[in-house]
Amino acid sequence: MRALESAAMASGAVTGLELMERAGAAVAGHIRLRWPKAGRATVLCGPGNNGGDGYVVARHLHQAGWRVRVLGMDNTPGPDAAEMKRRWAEMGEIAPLTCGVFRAGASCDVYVDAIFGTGLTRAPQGEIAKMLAYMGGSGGDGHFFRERVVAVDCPSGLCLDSGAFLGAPRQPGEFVPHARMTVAFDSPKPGHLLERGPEVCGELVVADIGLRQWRERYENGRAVRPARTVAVWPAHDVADERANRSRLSAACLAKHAGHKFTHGHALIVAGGFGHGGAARLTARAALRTGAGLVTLGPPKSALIEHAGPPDALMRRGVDGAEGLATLLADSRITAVALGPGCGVDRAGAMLDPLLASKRPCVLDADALTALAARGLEGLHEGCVLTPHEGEFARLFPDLAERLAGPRPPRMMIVADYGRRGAEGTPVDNIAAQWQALADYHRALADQRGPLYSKLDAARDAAARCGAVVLLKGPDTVIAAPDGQARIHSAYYVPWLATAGSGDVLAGIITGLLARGLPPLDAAATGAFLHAQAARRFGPGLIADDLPDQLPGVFRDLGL
Ligand SMILES: NC(=O)C1=CN([C@@H]2O[C@H](COP(=O)(O)OP(=O)(O)OC[C@H]3O[C@@H](n4cnc5c(N)ncnc54)[C@H](OP(=O)(O)O)[C@@H]3O)[C@@H](O)[C@H]2O)[C@@H](O)CC1
Ligand SMILES: [K+]
Repeated sequence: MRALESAAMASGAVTGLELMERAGAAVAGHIRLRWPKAGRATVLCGPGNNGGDGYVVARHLHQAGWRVRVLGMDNTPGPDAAEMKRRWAEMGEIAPLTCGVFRAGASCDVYVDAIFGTGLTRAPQGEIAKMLAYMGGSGGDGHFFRERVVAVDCPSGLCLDSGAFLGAPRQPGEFVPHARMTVAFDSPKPGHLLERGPEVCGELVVADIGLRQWRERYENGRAVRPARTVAVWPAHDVADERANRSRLSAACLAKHAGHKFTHGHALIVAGGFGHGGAARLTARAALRTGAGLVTLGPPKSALIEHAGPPDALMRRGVDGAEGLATLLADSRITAVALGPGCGVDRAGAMLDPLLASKRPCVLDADALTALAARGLEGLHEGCVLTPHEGEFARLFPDLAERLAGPRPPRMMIVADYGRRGAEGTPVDNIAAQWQALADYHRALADQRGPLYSKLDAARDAAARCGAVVLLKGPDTVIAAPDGQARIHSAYYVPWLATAGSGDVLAGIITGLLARGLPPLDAAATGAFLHAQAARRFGPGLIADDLPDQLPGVFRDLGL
């Protein structure tokens, strides 16, 4: 974002002051759209340019007839924010930005949070921290504020690189501000989509402040993009159905010509008798994704389990590593899924022949558990690993640890009144426990931004193992070994979290790989199609419903 702003300003086409005016005007405009009747607003302005936007919002609301109260800081902001502050000061007062002053004010229709935006460097402290916690519900009024807070760029304290709050535990529970609406500028940032971002931002509005032509220049030239923001654009891509449509139509157009082998042959390795359901879901999804042929490969002894529909599915017994190696000698098999319902031992035995074949493949579920035990050797650029959080922690324990941040100590207070004070008694234990708790809180308070993010973790994992890593969750991150990454947010499709949903995702990606999509595109487009299928079905979804939604999803995309 900073690089875009600098490029725009260096071109002479726009000044920082104009960008700030557009940003503040956009926020005020969105407030007036949702609260058409002029009411009462409190605007909280921080020390930097986010605060500068706040002074612009105050001015615009005042001019529209709102009764506006501004709380600001007694500091010398940068020139643009200083000018906006001066312009506001000609219209109204600026009260000190403290929790006491904030609480003393009359209740308002809207509270504009313009304290910190992208420039947050450390955990909020003192009065500001108290005020943010109060807005987050520490005073018992959390719901009141959730309905009324409008955040400028983000709720203050949110790290826009990671979606975590600086100074708060990474899991929900602490009092952090939640907005009803967040107005971001130009593009969503990773922190709007990751971790707590979607939960605390409320409705996310991305306002156009006239930077598009500079963004587009960056989109096609990876080399000139600053490394830490690379993910933003592909993330935006994935959120953008048009981008997916063009990618998919390229793949699907091939359907107009050729025979079934032109569209690839996917092999889904299945597990022993009684465990075939997961692999059948995977196979069905690969078929619906348009792979020309799909073969399900259980051990011969379990073939009978798969006698039912779909009839389009081929079955072939695959016994052990040799069985797989023999089958993969057929070069017409263009992609393989290993893991769903496979059993850890069987998946472990299959890993070597599969990786040696260099076939594009999806490694999921039991294959990931086997991989964690075996080691990452032999993975290649055609592999897509699809771990959930727990599997990721088994594969990359150090990255998962870093992502989790400071962990609260386990507290176990032992009351032993009889021996209290004697050496080595639980009294020492209590003191040590309190010390551990104090250390934990200090570690949180000392946090510096940007925090290590899910995006960083997926990228580091992909670079380390040399394969595409799709780290599942409501915020799915897909990263390739060369650093390209995409974010797919399915926060608004909570019913996707259901048994077997991951098996279907593995099948969709395998189908796309079989059809020849590069692994990163197959994984990212797969995540998108998976969520679209769930969105189309709605609540009440079970994994079996997902593959049958795919034709409708393709139709909706105009394919
Ligand atoms: N650039 C543009 O063209 C446009 C930018 N726009 C807007 O600018 C925003 C970014 O502005 P920004 O870079 O000034 O950062 P911002 O979020 O206001 O905060 C930084 C200030 O807070 C301070 N600070 C940090 N942490 C702190 C803490 N814990 N406790 C206390 N202080 C702390 C930090 O000081 P320092 O770290 O140097 O001590 C610095 O003074 C962006 O989100 C968008 O709203 C729009 O107008 C569109 C055009
Ligand atoms: K803010």
